[in-house]
Amino acid sequence: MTASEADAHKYFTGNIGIADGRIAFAGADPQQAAAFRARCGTSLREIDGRGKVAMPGLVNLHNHVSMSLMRSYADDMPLMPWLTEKIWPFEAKLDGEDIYLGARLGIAEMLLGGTTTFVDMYWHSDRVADAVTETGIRGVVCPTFVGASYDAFEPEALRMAEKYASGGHDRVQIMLAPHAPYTCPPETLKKTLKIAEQYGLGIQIHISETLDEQQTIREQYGKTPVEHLRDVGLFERPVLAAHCVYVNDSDIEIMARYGVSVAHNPQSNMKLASGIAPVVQMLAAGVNVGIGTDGPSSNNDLDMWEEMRTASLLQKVATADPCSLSAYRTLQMATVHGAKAIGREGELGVIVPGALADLLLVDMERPHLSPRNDLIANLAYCGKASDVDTVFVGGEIVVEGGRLLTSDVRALCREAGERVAEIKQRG
Ligand SMILES: CSC[C@H]1O[C@@H](n2cnc3c(O)ncnc32)[C@H](O)[C@@H]1O
Ligand SMILES: [Zn+2]
Repeated sequence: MTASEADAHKYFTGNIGIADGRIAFAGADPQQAAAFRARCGTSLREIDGRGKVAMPGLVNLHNHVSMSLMRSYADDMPLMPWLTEKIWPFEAKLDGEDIYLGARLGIAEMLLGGTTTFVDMYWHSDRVADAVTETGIRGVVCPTFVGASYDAFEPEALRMAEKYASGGHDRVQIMLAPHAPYTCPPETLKKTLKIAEQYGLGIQIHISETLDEQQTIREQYGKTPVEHLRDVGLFERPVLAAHCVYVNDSDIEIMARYGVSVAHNPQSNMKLASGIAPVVQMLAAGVNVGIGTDGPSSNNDLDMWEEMRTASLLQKVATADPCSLSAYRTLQMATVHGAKAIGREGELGVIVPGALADLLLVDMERPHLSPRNDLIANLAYCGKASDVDTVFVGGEIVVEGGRLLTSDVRALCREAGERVAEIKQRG
């Protein structure tokens, strides 16, 4: 047994009991399990993990899920031309119903692949929240704005905070999402902060994604994006920063000091040729770094297994060190670190008594997962979305035998194809 496999037994076990949406026991011996059975009666669900491995649900830490409608719509371009020439003109034609459909499609893809929580940033966040509620996934939904759209954002943010920040919607969590320092002037960031303080909300924002952004912010404010946002006061709230590709040692020190979490999106950064984030340095400095896919138009899928493997391999190449970003650390980033970034440490991303029962059963009886010399390495380096057999969110089964129980996937695919054809005809 390798060191990583020994550690992994804290998190991965086939012997799990669920009661009231939470883990009742994990890895209990037969006597303990019998005691729980007697105490919980029929409300106890026991998982038969024979031939499978249970692991915590994956946390996709940065997404624009409704951009599933723009999958393979604009490719092989750098970020700014991609946004301004292709994506923003297409998005200008979308209404709430389109965004709801795109969200249901993207969520279907995520659930089937074992993502149980995702953090989103998109227009019509109320419709994304509806899709979360109906499909059974857990979502951090973020009212958002770019520049002048702040005026529409404020009432939406207040409405969403009133509805979802006061409890009673256990699978929908709210954060506020100014798009980026290059699209959101300081006055609007400060107003966003006030709302975040009023409702106790975190903030999600793109930071330092490209070299262009670095230069733009340097010209405008004479600072790095991280310094600029610190000076605006943004880091007084819990912040989830997407990307952080161009951060220097001092930026990293600032992020660590203020407890800024980072969503690392390696495939999107590679596809847009944005660059390679210094993940190893950020982790070494104590920055909490999780993993996201970014939107399905810059990735072009929502597969966290691919993202984990890419994250690990890319850091090995970037640092010329095969020891950097081990299999175990990579799995932690996609689970534990993601949970911490959204303020749910200990509750999500782990299989321990008392945690929410968001977990997967992975079918290990597959050629590419055999033999099991190292379970953790098999999961991080060989696992695929299609290996996910069963998915629980809050103790409810949403995927069983590789089939999504909460949506008609074929109908969803058909509807998305038809809708996109119709959107393209719109003036
Ligand atoms: C204000 S809603 C979100 C906004 O972000 C755009 N977007 C998608 N991917 C990226 C990215 O990698 N960097 C910056 N902005 C991105 C999306 O199209 C929406 O307009
Ligand atoms: Zn993004």
